[in-house]
Amino acid sequence: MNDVTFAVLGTGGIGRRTLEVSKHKDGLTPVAACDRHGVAVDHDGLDVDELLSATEGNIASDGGASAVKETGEMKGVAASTQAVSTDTPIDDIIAESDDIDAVLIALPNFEHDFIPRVADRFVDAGYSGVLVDVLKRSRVIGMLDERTETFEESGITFVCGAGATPGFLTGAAALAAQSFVEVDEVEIWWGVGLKSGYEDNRGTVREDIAHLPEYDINDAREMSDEEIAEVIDEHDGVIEFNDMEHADDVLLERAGICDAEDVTVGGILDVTSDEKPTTTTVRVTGTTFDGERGTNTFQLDDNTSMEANVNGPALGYLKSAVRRNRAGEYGVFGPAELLPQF
Ligand SMILES: NC(=O)c1ccc[n+]([C@@H]2O[C@H](COP(=O)([O-])OP(=O)(O)OC[C@H]3O[C@@H](n4cnc5c(N)ncnc54)[C@H](O)[C@@H]3O)[C@@H](O)[C@H]2O)c1
Repeated sequence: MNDVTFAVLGTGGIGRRTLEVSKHKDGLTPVAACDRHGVAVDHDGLDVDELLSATEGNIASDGGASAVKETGEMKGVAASTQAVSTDTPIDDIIAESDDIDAVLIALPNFEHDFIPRVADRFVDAGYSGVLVDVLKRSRVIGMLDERTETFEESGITFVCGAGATPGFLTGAAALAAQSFVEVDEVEIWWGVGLKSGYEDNRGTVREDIAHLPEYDINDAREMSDEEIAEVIDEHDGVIEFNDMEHADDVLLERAGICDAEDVTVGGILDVTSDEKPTTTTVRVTGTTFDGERGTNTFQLDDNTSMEANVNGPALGYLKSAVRRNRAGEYGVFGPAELLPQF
């Protein structure tokens, strides 16, 4: 495959690591990156090391007012010598998008339709290329599906839910399901230890709180940093999530693997330790063609970080999507559709 140029929308806890991981993937050249306040574009390739060191401890994150780590004169990406301050960061990247093969969207999801609306802006500007997101919520997939025809007409290949879960683990479930002719149940159970990484990932932690039964995304968006800290303290820094609205369910259903209602997602987040509180595991239970019932299990090593498990797969799916886009395949794809079919 020829070289792929790509942009990252949102250089918070995830997006900064996207840039870093891309240095280790063949043929990927980051040419644009933005956060809320700044944009960096260089069609010959961004200097990722400079950009990361300029933004170290200085992320324009959505983790709440005082969690926005903005030091010095310039905020976030704008602190890089390659960047400029802007009030219209996404539009600035869209203006350059004729020369960008793929866009990885690592923006927050405090409004369910935010990412679909960002996609609309690319469509309106006549973009034809790849869009990839790492969103979590099941309901957003439907909003993207509604845009399938528009994406097809525009020449856009959109891969949705391409982070860790959904994303990596959805793909693992799709592979594990191949032993079976009938899948009864998919159980996804994740563990994240986020002590030293907590500052960088406040945005994700805030969004996760919206998955607790007592809260929703409006609460998570409006809560003060102190209120978020109180929730974490109430759980002694270790929060267990059950029956999460994670799009693994609808993504496995749209790939024909099982019904969405047969998929459960839960996990444990520990902000007091870098050790994972539990091993991330995918269990797929089904029946083989010759009548045997079994459970295939996929586990992540406890030493692999959340950032590694989001960004490696997200960039891997991005490369698969570019291949499809160049072959003229457009529309909306979930991670399971980029793997062996059921
Ligand atoms: N699928 C998964 O496995 C998985 C795992 C972790 C995180 N995520 C998702 O990744 C997303 C990013 O998480 P994070 O921890 O990096 O969040 P974050 O708050 O640290 O970063 C968000 C970034 O987006 C930028 N941003 C926000 N609004 C913007 C706008 N209007 N224009 C331009 N830039 C804007 C912010 O400045 C920041 O750089 C979240 O939605 C989270 O749910 C998914």
